[in-house]
Amino acid sequence: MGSGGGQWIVEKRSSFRSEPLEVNVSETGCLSIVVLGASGDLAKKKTFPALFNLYRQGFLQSNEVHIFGYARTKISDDDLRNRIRRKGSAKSEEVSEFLQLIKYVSGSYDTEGGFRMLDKEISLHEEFRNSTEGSSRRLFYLALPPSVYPVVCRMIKLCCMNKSHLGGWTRIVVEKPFGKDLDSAEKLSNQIGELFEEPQLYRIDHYLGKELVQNLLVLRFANRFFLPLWNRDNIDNVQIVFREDFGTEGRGGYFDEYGIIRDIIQNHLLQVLCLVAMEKPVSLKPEHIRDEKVKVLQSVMPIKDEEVVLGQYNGYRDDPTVPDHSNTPTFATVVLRIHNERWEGVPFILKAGKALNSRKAEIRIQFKDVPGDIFRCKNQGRNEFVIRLQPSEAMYMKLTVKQPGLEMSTVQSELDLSYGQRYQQVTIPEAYERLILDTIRGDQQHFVRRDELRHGIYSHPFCTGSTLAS
Ligand SMILES: NC(=O)C1=CN([C@@H]2O[C@H](COP(=O)(O)OP(=O)(O)OC[C@H]3O[C@@H](n4cnc5c(N)ncnc54)[C@H](OP(=O)(O)O)[C@@H]3O)[C@@H](O)[C@H]2O)C=CC1
Ligand SMILES: O=C1O[C@H](COP(=O)(O)O)[C@@H](O)[C@H](O)[C@H]1O
Repeated sequence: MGSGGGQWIVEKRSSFRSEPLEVNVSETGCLSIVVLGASGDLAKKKTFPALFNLYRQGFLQSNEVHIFGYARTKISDDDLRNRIRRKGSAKSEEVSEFLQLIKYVSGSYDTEGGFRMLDKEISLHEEFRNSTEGSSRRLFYLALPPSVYPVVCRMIKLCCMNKSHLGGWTRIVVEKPFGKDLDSAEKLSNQIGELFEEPQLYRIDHYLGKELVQNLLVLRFANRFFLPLWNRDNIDNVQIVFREDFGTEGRGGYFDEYGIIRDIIQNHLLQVLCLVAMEKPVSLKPEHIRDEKVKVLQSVMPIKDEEVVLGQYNGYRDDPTVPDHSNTPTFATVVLRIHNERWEGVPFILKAGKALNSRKAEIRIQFKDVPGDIFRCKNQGRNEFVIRLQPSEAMYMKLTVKQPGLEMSTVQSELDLSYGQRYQQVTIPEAYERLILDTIRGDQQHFVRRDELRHGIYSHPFCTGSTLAS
């Protein structure tokens, strides 16, 4: 209930899934998904497999969806299908049916010809589906280097917008990196923002689609026992760690320009930090959640040089796409400090590295020592709550217990919730699968808002301190 003009009015409480932000949006009807940069690495490894998984689970219906690949490379529909086809467990009829939904259009990114052709193909599909009865939905996924985003967005706006006024929509998905520093990010945001409204833009950060990242708000705000502990009185430090056991793998050209801080820390790890540190949002509406994330980012202090460690793995410069004298870091540790009532004095240690000895992403919440240590068990280790994002999703709590037996001695043990054991029948969806579904449903909760991006870059040396001292 709320009061309006002296009168009480009754408002319906919002449902768990947030309402779409655009007006008159359609959730059904003809859907065209366009993957721009269809010949590339991301499209092959992530975008098309995610679309396939959505298809086989029934989220994309063959009687309403059509998928278009667009790029400059001159290949046929079948060439693209063969690139995408992967040997695996999926039933081959399902794969073949899915591949038949894909059409390839070749064209440049900066001239109208290719986009007019693309529009013609999409319109043909819409007419075939008789979409005027309902609406037509056009989703453009930019699996492209950010340098071409502005021109591609201009071409989409000029040539390929949804033409139905009956509740259809046009949405744009853009991949990170959203610029290189504050100026370039703002410039990019302005260029795209002049063409599309914020509710049409989906800045994807695939870490926001990972199961245990999505679980963070539930864990924190639906469990009584975390509420009183989650603060500077009890937590000593928070570590958010990303390790990969492989190097640049053919992406050296891209990576060398950006480095590990821009590739991983400024986006994936910073997003995780926001979810760990934010206050409880008013509701689960995307705007409420993103408002709280922005407040965290605004409270982050400028990073001190002495709290940054950079490194480069041996052999990085052997990659033929990496310049011989590159001083781009492939490893970084950065300490962030949040200047607010909850977190003053608690270091948030963000670590990321490529070509390390294992692949892991986890959040470690380390608690303070128990005051008055009557068991003299301090040396055995602190209480720690670990959320392992990958591989093998798990949460476990390290705690001190009595060593079973006649003696009164203590030992560290674990309360363990390993998803592989606990949820044996459940297949955890891929991050991209979930996020693409959100874009179709119009749910921006797990996407980066423009001001989040700005505050995530502003005043941090993510832009300047990103090369090793030569
Ligand atoms: N690959 C990955 O694992 C991840 C990628 N990303 C992001 O996704 C986006 C796409 O990445 P990825 O697929 O690896 O990139 P690619 O380098 O594979 O590029 C994708 C396609 O874009 C076209 N292209 C490449 N370079 C240029 C250029 N300079 N100008 C115009 N077109 C170009 C090429 O298609 P054609 O020549 O046929 O037109 C290419 O096939 C990037 O923003 C990247 O940062 C994000 C997370 C992970
Ligand atoms: O965005 C990126 O992420 C991948 C790591 O993703 P993950 O889901 O496998 O953890 C990283 O390899 C790549 O360099 C980076 O651009």
